[in-house]
Amino acid sequence: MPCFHHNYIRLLSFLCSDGVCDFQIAFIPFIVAGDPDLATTAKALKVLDACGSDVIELGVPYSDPLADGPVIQASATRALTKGTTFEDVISMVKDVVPELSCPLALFTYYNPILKRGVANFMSVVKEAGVHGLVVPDVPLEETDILRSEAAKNNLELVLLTTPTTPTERMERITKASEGFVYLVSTTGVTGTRANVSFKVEALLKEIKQVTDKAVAVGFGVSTPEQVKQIAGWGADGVIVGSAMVRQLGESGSPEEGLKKLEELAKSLKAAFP
Ligand SMILES: O=P(O)(O)OC[C@@H](O)[C@@H](O)c1c[nH]c2ccccc12
Repeated sequence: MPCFHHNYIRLLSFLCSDGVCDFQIAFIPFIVAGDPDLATTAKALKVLDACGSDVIELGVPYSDPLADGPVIQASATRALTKGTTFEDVISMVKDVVPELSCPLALFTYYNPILKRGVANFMSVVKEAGVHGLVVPDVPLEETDILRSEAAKNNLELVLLTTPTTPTERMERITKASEGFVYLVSTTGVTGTRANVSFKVEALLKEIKQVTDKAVAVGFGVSTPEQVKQIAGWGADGVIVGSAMVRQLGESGSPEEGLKKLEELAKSLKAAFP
């Protein structure tokens, strides 16, 4: 059964074929770097790791986050207002990665990569101890350079498929995706939703017919009940973003934010089989 593994192996090797897995379904929280500030982000990464995260997705704040709903947009804006730069994020990551037991996937829009040059970006990110990358705004056809430069640095590029992705394209995405396949549960932007679309069950079946890579479901997940439901549908991982970001970034103080983040992470983790 596919599963994620520890950070001394690269992200793809999460799919442990040796059967030595210490859990079945991966808990993958997402937070935005620099909200409320980078020192708190470093603490939050440690909190999430201690709460049993299997991978942490760390977002680089960006001014034009077109796939994001209001919670993550506001979080990125707070981080940018604080003056958080890509370089600051990387140096924080470099410091904190040695203290984490779970791998880190960096989430970024394509523009900051292009700006730095793909090859340079990849080596900087690898240097910092990052294991994988999620870049939501690059169509499959344009991932060639990204994928080859990522591969040179042993970084795994996670690709996304959505409910409106045609089957043939979805197959190509699963072939090219590394680490895991990100199944976006719904059309539209990120943000918590009252219900997870029932279509996810059928989508998971469809994807699993063409790949044995791990499939993680994200978008709209915020409650233990939703985690259980998605796990019951056969997902290999569940990604929770906006709900985490809200706890951490919309609290009265960094300390309170960290406490609320921990409470949510614990309650979600407990819902995993
Ligand atoms: O916030 P949500 O609805 O829980 O969704 C996951 C998510 O936050 C994270 O994976 C993500 C944040 N921004 C994105 C943009 C595109 C795809 C994925 C993302």
